Amino acid sequence: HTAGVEAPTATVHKQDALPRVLVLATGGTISGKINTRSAIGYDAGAVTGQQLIAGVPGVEKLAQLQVEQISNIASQNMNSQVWFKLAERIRKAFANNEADAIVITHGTDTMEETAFFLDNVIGDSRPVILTGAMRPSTAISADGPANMYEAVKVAADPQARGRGVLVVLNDVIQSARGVSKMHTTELQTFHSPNLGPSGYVDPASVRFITAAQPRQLLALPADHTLAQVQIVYAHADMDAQQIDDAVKDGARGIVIAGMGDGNVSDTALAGIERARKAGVIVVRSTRVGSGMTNRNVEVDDDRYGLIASMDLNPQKARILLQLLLANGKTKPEDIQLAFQAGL
Ligand SMILES: NC(=O)CC[C@H](N)C(=O)O
Repeated sequence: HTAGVEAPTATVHKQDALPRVLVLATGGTISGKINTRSAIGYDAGAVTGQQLIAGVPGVEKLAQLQVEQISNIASQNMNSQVWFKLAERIRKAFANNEADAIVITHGTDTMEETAFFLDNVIGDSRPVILTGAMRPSTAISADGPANMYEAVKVAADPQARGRGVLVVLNDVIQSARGVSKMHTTELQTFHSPNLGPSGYVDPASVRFITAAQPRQLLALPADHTLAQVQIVYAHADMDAQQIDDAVKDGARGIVIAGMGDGNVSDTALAGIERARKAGVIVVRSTRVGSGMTNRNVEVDDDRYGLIASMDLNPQKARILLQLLLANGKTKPEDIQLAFQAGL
Protein backbone atom coordinates (compact mmCIF):
# COMPACT_ATOMS: atom_id res chain seq x y z
CA HIS A 1 0.00 0.00 0.00
CA THR A 2 1.40 3.35 -1.05
CA ALA A 3 0.67 6.19 1.34
CA GLY A 4 -1.68 8.83 -0.08
CA VAL A 5 -2.90 6.77 -3.08
CA GLU A 6 -6.43 5.46 -2.83
CA ALA A 7 -7.32 2.33 -4.75
CA PRO A 8 -9.35 3.79 -7.64
CA THR A 9 -11.87 0.95 -7.77
CA ALA A 10 -12.74 1.05 -4.08
CA THR A 11 -16.11 2.73 -4.45
CA VAL A 12 -17.11 1.66 -7.96
CA HIS A 13 -18.79 -1.67 -7.22
CA LYS A 14 -20.47 -0.80 -3.97
CA GLN A 15 -23.73 -2.77 -3.67
CA ASP A 16 -25.81 0.34 -2.93
CA ALA A 17 -24.64 1.97 -6.18
CA LEU A 18 -26.57 -0.57 -8.25
CA PRO A 19 -29.81 0.68 -9.78
CA ARG A 20 -32.97 -0.32 -7.95
CA VAL A 21 -35.24 -2.43 -10.12
CA LEU A 22 -38.75 -3.21 -8.98
CA VAL A 23 -39.98 -6.50 -10.47
CA LEU A 24 -43.74 -6.77 -10.86
CA ALA A 25 -44.76 -10.36 -11.54
CA THR A 26 -48.06 -11.05 -13.30
CA GLY A 27 -47.77 -14.73 -14.34
CA GLY A 28 -47.39 -16.43 -17.73
CA THR A 29 -45.09 -19.17 -19.02
CA ILE A 30 -42.08 -17.56 -17.34
CA SER A 31 -43.87 -18.63 -14.16
CA GLY A 32 -45.01 -21.97 -15.61
CA LYS A 33 -44.08 -25.49 -14.51
CA ILE A 34 -43.96 -28.83 -16.28
CA ASN A 35 -41.44 -31.59 -16.78
CA THR A 36 -41.46 -31.99 -20.55
CA ARG A 37 -39.98 -30.03 -23.41
CA SER A 38 -43.30 -29.98 -25.22
CA ALA A 39 -44.86 -27.86 -22.52
CA ILE A 40 -48.28 -29.37 -23.19
CA GLY A 41 -50.75 -29.04 -20.35
CA TYR A 42 -48.55 -26.89 -18.20
CA ASP A 43 -49.74 -24.48 -15.62
CA ALA A 44 -48.77 -20.91 -16.54
CA GLY A 45 -48.36 -19.05 -13.27
CA ALA A 46 -47.27 -21.78 -10.83
CA VAL A 47 -44.00 -20.06 -9.87
CA THR A 48 -43.95 -16.80 -7.95
CA GLY A 49 -41.87 -13.79 -8.91
CA GLN A 50 -39.58 -14.36 -5.94
CA GLN A 51 -38.78 -17.96 -7.03
CA LEU A 52 -38.25 -16.68 -10.56
CA ILE A 53 -35.50 -14.28 -9.48
CA ALA A 54 -33.84 -17.03 -7.44
CA GLY A 55 -33.36 -18.97 -10.68
CA VAL A 56 -31.42 -16.21 -12.45
CA PRO A 57 -27.77 -16.45 -11.35
CA GLY A 58 -25.83 -13.19 -11.56
CA VAL A 59 -28.85 -10.94 -11.75
CA GLU A 60 -28.01 -9.59 -8.30
CA LYS A 61 -24.84 -8.09 -9.80
CA LEU A 62 -26.90 -6.01 -12.23
CA ALA A 63 -29.38 -4.39 -9.90
CA GLN A 64 -30.90 -4.31 -6.45
CA LEU A 65 -34.11 -6.24 -6.94
CA GLN A 66 -37.38 -6.03 -5.13
CA VAL A 67 -40.17 -8.36 -6.23
CA GLU A 68 -43.93 -7.88 -5.93
CA GLN A 69 -46.66 -10.17 -7.16
CA ILE A 70 -49.38 -8.19 -8.95
CA SER A 71 -51.28 -11.22 -10.28
CA ASN A 72 -50.41 -14.79 -11.21
CA ILE A 73 -52.37 -15.48 -14.36
CA ALA A 74 -51.85 -16.85 -17.84
CA SER A 75 -51.99 -13.75 -19.96
CA GLN A 76 -55.00 -14.88 -22.02
CA ASN A 77 -56.78 -13.85 -18.81
CA MET A 78 -55.08 -10.44 -18.72
CA ASN A 79 -57.59 -7.65 -18.25
CA SER A 80 -57.93 -3.94 -17.69
CA GLN A 81 -58.19 -4.30 -13.90
CA VAL A 82 -54.63 -5.71 -13.80
CA TRP A 83 -53.54 -2.94 -16.20
CA PHE A 84 -54.84 -0.28 -13.82
CA LYS A 85 -53.17 -2.01 -10.87
CA LEU A 86 -49.85 -2.11 -12.75
CA ALA A 87 -50.11 1.49 -13.94
CA GLU A 88 -50.92 2.80 -10.44
CA ARG A 89 -48.12 0.76 -8.85
CA ILE A 90 -45.56 2.00 -11.39
CA ARG A 91 -46.66 5.62 -10.99
CA LYS A 92 -46.40 5.33 -7.21
CA ALA A 93 -42.97 3.63 -7.37
CA PHE A 94 -41.62 6.45 -9.53
CA ALA A 95 -43.38 9.26 -7.66
CA ASN A 96 -41.99 8.03 -4.32
CA ASN A 97 -38.57 7.29 -5.85
CA GLU A 98 -38.80 3.64 -4.80
CA ALA A 99 -37.21 2.39 -8.03
CA ASP A 100 -34.96 3.46 -10.90
CA ALA A 101 -36.65 1.06 -13.32
CA ILE A 102 -39.44 -1.51 -13.51
CA VAL A 103 -39.39 -5.04 -14.93
CA ILE A 104 -42.75 -6.74 -15.47
CA THR A 105 -42.92 -10.50 -15.97
CA HIS A 106 -45.89 -11.43 -18.13
CA GLY A 107 -47.35 -14.15 -20.33
CA THR A 108 -46.48 -13.69 -23.97
CA ASP A 109 -50.00 -14.01 -25.43
CA THR A 110 -51.06 -10.48 -24.50
CA MET A 111 -47.69 -8.95 -23.59
CA GLU A 112 -47.98 -6.50 -26.48
CA GLU A 113 -51.32 -5.26 -25.19
CA THR A 114 -50.13 -4.64 -21.61
CA ALA A 115 -46.95 -3.01 -22.92
CA PHE A 116 -48.91 -0.71 -25.23
CA PHE A 117 -51.48 0.21 -22.57
CA LEU A 118 -48.72 1.18 -20.12
CA ASP A 119 -46.76 3.00 -22.83
CA ASN A 120 -49.71 5.37 -23.28
CA VAL A 121 -50.25 6.13 -19.59
CA ILE A 122 -46.77 6.16 -18.00
CA GLY A 123 -45.02 9.45 -18.68
CA ASP A 124 -41.82 8.82 -16.73
CA SER A 125 -38.46 8.55 -18.48
CA ARG A 126 -37.33 5.71 -16.20
CA PRO A 127 -37.36 2.34 -17.99
CA VAL A 128 -40.34 -0.02 -17.87
CA ILE A 129 -39.45 -3.40 -19.39
CA LEU A 130 -41.72 -6.40 -20.00
CA THR A 131 -40.34 -9.89 -20.33
CA GLY A 132 -41.59 -13.46 -20.37
CA ALA A 133 -40.78 -16.87 -21.74
CA MET A 134 -41.91 -19.31 -24.37
CA ARG A 135 -40.86 -22.41 -22.42
CA PRO A 136 -41.92 -23.18 -18.85
CA SER A 137 -39.28 -22.85 -16.14
CA THR A 138 -38.93 -26.64 -15.78
CA ALA A 139 -38.57 -27.34 -19.54
CA ILE A 140 -35.22 -28.25 -21.17
CA SER A 141 -33.52 -24.99 -22.25
CA ALA A 142 -36.09 -22.84 -20.52
CA ASP A 143 -35.72 -19.30 -21.84
CA GLY A 144 -37.16 -17.49 -18.83
CA PRO A 145 -33.96 -17.05 -16.80
CA ALA A 146 -32.00 -15.60 -19.74
CA ASN A 147 -34.88 -13.32 -20.66
CA MET A 148 -35.17 -12.15 -17.05
CA TYR A 149 -31.43 -11.48 -16.90
CA GLU A 150 -31.56 -9.47 -20.13
CA ALA A 151 -34.63 -7.54 -19.06
CA VAL A 152 -32.91 -6.46 -15.83
CA LYS A 153 -29.77 -5.62 -17.80
CA VAL A 154 -31.74 -3.31 -20.11
CA ALA A 155 -33.73 -1.85 -17.19
CA ALA A 156 -30.46 -0.98 -15.41
CA ASP A 157 -28.94 0.62 -18.52
CA PRO A 158 -29.18 4.43 -18.78
CA GLN A 159 -29.65 4.13 -22.56
CA ALA A 160 -33.09 2.62 -21.93
CA ARG A 161 -34.36 5.86 -20.38
CA GLY A 162 -36.87 8.00 -22.26
CA ARG A 163 -37.86 5.23 -24.65
CA GLY A 164 -41.24 4.38 -23.21
CA VAL A 165 -42.21 0.82 -22.41
CA LEU A 166 -39.98 -1.86 -23.94
CA VAL A 167 -40.28 -5.62 -24.44
CA VAL A 168 -37.10 -7.70 -24.03
CA LEU A 169 -37.02 -11.39 -25.03
CA ASN A 170 -34.49 -13.63 -26.75
CA ASP A 171 -31.79 -10.92 -27.08
CA VAL A 172 -34.07 -8.41 -28.84
CA ILE A 173 -35.36 -5.08 -27.47
CA GLN A 174 -38.62 -3.89 -29.04
CA SER A 175 -40.94 -0.95 -28.50
CA ALA A 176 -44.40 -1.31 -27.01
CA ARG A 177 -45.88 0.26 -30.13
CA GLY A 178 -44.05 -1.96 -32.60
CA VAL A 179 -43.93 -5.35 -30.95
CA SER A 180 -46.27 -8.26 -31.65
CA LYS A 181 -46.35 -11.99 -30.88
CA MET A 182 -46.07 -13.57 -34.33
CA HIS A 183 -45.36 -17.26 -33.77
CA THR A 184 -47.33 -19.64 -31.58
CA THR A 185 -44.31 -21.48 -30.14
CA GLU A 186 -40.91 -20.21 -31.36
CA LEU A 187 -38.54 -18.52 -28.91
CA GLN A 188 -38.19 -15.67 -31.41
CA THR A 189 -41.92 -15.05 -31.39
CA PHE A 190 -41.75 -11.27 -30.97
CA HIS A 191 -41.27 -9.05 -34.00
CA SER A 192 -41.96 -5.43 -34.82
CA PRO A 193 -43.14 -5.83 -38.42
CA ASN A 194 -43.82 -2.14 -38.99
CA LEU A 195 -41.23 -0.37 -36.83
CA GLY A 196 -38.41 -2.91 -36.58
CA PRO A 197 -36.48 -3.80 -33.41
CA SER A 198 -35.23 -1.04 -31.10
CA GLY A 199 -31.99 -2.82 -30.18
CA TYR A 200 -30.24 -5.94 -29.00
CA VAL A 201 -28.79 -7.40 -25.83
CA ASP A 202 -25.61 -9.40 -26.31
CA PRO A 203 -23.13 -10.72 -23.75
CA ALA A 204 -21.08 -7.52 -23.99
CA SER A 205 -23.61 -4.79 -24.38
CA VAL A 206 -27.06 -3.28 -24.59
CA ARG A 207 -27.19 -1.77 -28.05
CA PHE A 208 -30.01 0.47 -29.27
CA ILE A 209 -30.20 0.88 -33.05
CA THR A 210 -33.06 3.39 -33.22
CA ALA A 211 -33.76 6.82 -31.75
CA ALA A 212 -36.53 7.08 -29.15
CA GLN A 213 -39.95 7.34 -30.82
CA PRO A 214 -42.41 10.16 -30.09
CA ARG A 215 -45.12 9.24 -27.59
CA GLN A 216 -48.33 10.76 -26.33
CA LEU A 217 -49.36 10.63 -22.70
CA LEU A 218 -53.00 9.87 -21.97
CA ALA A 219 -54.73 10.15 -18.61
CA LEU A 220 -55.75 7.01 -16.73
CA PRO A 221 -59.54 7.13 -16.35
CA ALA A 222 -60.22 7.90 -12.68
CA ASP A 223 -63.04 5.34 -12.47
CA HIS A 224 -60.75 2.60 -13.83
CA THR A 225 -63.15 1.59 -16.57
CA LEU A 226 -62.68 1.45 -20.32
CA ALA A 227 -65.42 1.76 -22.92
CA GLN A 228 -66.66 -1.29 -24.80
CA VAL A 229 -64.73 -1.59 -28.07
CA GLN A 230 -65.20 -4.76 -30.13
CA ILE A 231 -62.89 -6.24 -32.76
CA VAL A 232 -64.57 -7.68 -35.87
CA TYR A 233 -62.43 -10.02 -37.98
CA ALA A 234 -62.99 -9.71 -41.74
CA HIS A 235 -63.03 -12.64 -44.19
CA ALA A 236 -64.36 -13.73 -47.58
CA ASP A 237 -68.15 -14.08 -47.48
CA MET A 238 -68.29 -11.33 -44.84
CA ASP A 239 -71.71 -10.09 -43.75
CA ALA A 240 -72.57 -7.25 -41.37
CA GLN A 241 -73.91 -9.42 -38.56
CA GLN A 242 -71.09 -8.89 -36.05
CA ILE A 243 -70.99 -5.16 -36.75
CA ASP A 244 -74.75 -4.79 -36.24
CA ASP A 245 -74.52 -6.95 -33.09
CA ALA A 246 -71.73 -4.79 -31.68
CA VAL A 247 -73.86 -1.67 -32.16
CA LYS A 248 -76.85 -3.41 -30.54
CA ASP A 249 -74.59 -4.49 -27.65
CA GLY A 250 -73.81 -0.84 -26.94
CA ALA A 251 -70.24 -0.79 -28.20
CA ARG A 252 -68.79 2.71 -28.35
CA GLY A 253 -66.18 1.60 -30.83
CA ILE A 254 -65.51 -1.12 -33.39
CA VAL A 255 -62.08 -2.06 -34.69
CA ILE A 256 -62.14 -3.91 -37.99
CA ALA A 257 -59.40 -6.51 -38.49
CA GLY A 258 -59.81 -5.91 -42.19
CA MET A 259 -58.59 -7.80 -45.21
CA GLY A 260 -55.48 -6.36 -46.87
CA ASP A 261 -55.24 -2.60 -46.35
CA GLY A 262 -58.16 -2.72 -43.89
CA ASN A 263 -60.88 -3.72 -46.35
CA VAL A 264 -64.32 -5.19 -45.76
CA SER A 265 -67.06 -6.49 -48.08
CA ASP A 266 -69.64 -4.04 -49.45
CA THR A 267 -72.22 -5.69 -47.16
CA ALA A 268 -70.01 -5.09 -44.12
CA LEU A 269 -69.33 -1.52 -45.28
CA ALA A 270 -73.08 -0.89 -45.23
CA GLY A 271 -73.01 -2.16 -41.62
CA ILE A 272 -70.18 0.24 -40.84
CA GLU A 273 -72.26 3.09 -42.26
CA ARG A 274 -75.13 2.12 -39.93
CA ALA A 275 -72.68 1.97 -37.00
CA ARG A 276 -71.41 5.47 -37.81
CA LYS A 277 -74.98 6.81 -37.98
CA ALA A 278 -75.52 5.32 -34.51
CA GLY A 279 -72.47 7.29 -33.27
CA VAL A 280 -70.09 4.35 -33.00
CA ILE A 281 -66.42 5.10 -33.72
CA VAL A 282 -64.99 2.74 -36.35
CA VAL A 283 -61.26 2.10 -36.79
CA ARG A 284 -59.96 0.12 -39.74
CA SER A 285 -56.94 -2.08 -39.01
CA THR A 286 -55.77 -5.22 -40.78
CA ARG A 287 -55.67 -8.97 -40.22
CA VAL A 288 -52.52 -9.22 -42.39
CA GLY A 289 -50.02 -8.94 -39.52
CA SER A 290 -47.74 -6.37 -41.07
CA GLY A 291 -47.93 -3.11 -42.97
CA MET A 292 -49.76 0.14 -42.38
CA THR A 293 -53.50 0.53 -42.75
CA ASN A 294 -53.65 3.77 -44.75
CA ARG A 295 -56.43 6.32 -45.12
CA ASN A 296 -58.69 6.56 -48.19
CA VAL A 297 -57.10 3.82 -50.27
CA GLU A 298 -59.92 1.42 -51.13
CA VAL A 299 -62.30 2.67 -48.43
CA ASP A 300 -63.38 6.32 -48.44
CA ASP A 301 -62.56 7.13 -44.81
CA ASP A 302 -63.40 10.81 -45.29
CA ARG A 303 -66.90 9.98 -46.52
CA TYR A 304 -67.76 7.56 -43.72
CA GLY A 305 -65.82 9.31 -40.94
CA LEU A 306 -63.53 6.35 -40.28
CA ILE A 307 -60.11 6.11 -38.67
CA ALA A 308 -57.22 4.21 -40.27
CA SER A 309 -55.10 2.44 -37.64
CA MET A 310 -51.79 3.16 -39.44
CA ASP A 311 -49.13 0.81 -37.94
CA LEU A 312 -51.30 -0.47 -35.09
CA ASN A 313 -52.67 -4.01 -35.18
CA PRO A 314 -56.31 -4.55 -34.16
CA GLN A 315 -55.58 -5.43 -30.52
CA LYS A 316 -53.51 -2.28 -30.02
CA ALA A 317 -55.92 -0.10 -32.01
CA ARG A 318 -58.65 -1.26 -29.61
CA ILE A 319 -56.65 -0.17 -26.54
CA LEU A 320 -55.75 3.21 -28.01
CA LEU A 321 -59.37 3.88 -28.94
CA GLN A 322 -60.49 2.91 -25.41
CA LEU A 323 -57.95 5.30 -23.87
CA LEU A 324 -58.85 8.11 -26.27
CA LEU A 325 -62.56 7.71 -25.50
CA ALA A 326 -61.69 7.79 -21.78
CA ASN A 327 -59.83 11.05 -22.47
CA GLY A 328 -62.92 12.58 -24.06
CA LYS A 329 -61.84 12.29 -27.69
CA THR A 330 -64.85 11.51 -29.87
CA LYS A 331 -64.22 13.32 -33.17
CA PRO A 332 -62.81 11.03 -35.89
CA GLU A 333 -60.29 13.74 -36.95
CA ASP A 334 -58.90 14.00 -33.41
CA ILE A 335 -58.77 10.23 -33.00
CA GLN A 336 -56.99 9.88 -36.35
CA LEU A 337 -54.34 12.41 -35.28
CA ALA A 338 -53.83 10.53 -32.00
CA PHE A 339 -53.32 7.29 -33.92
CA GLN A 340 -50.53 9.00 -35.85
CA ALA A 341 -48.96 10.71 -32.82
CA GLY A 342 -46.67 7.79 -32.02
CA LEU A 343 -45.16 7.55 -35.50
N1 LIG B 1 -45.51 -18.30 -23.63
C1 LIG B 1 -46.45 -17.86 -22.86
O1 LIG B 1 -46.24 -17.04 -22.00
C2 LIG B 1 -47.82 -18.41 -23.14
C3 LIG B 1 -48.52 -18.88 -21.89
C4 LIG B 1 -49.86 -18.23 -21.66
N2 LIG B 1 -50.75 -18.46 -22.72
C5 LIG B 1 -49.66 -16.75 -21.37
O2 LIG B 1 -49.66 -15.92 -22.23
O3 LIG B 1 -49.49 -16.43 -20.23
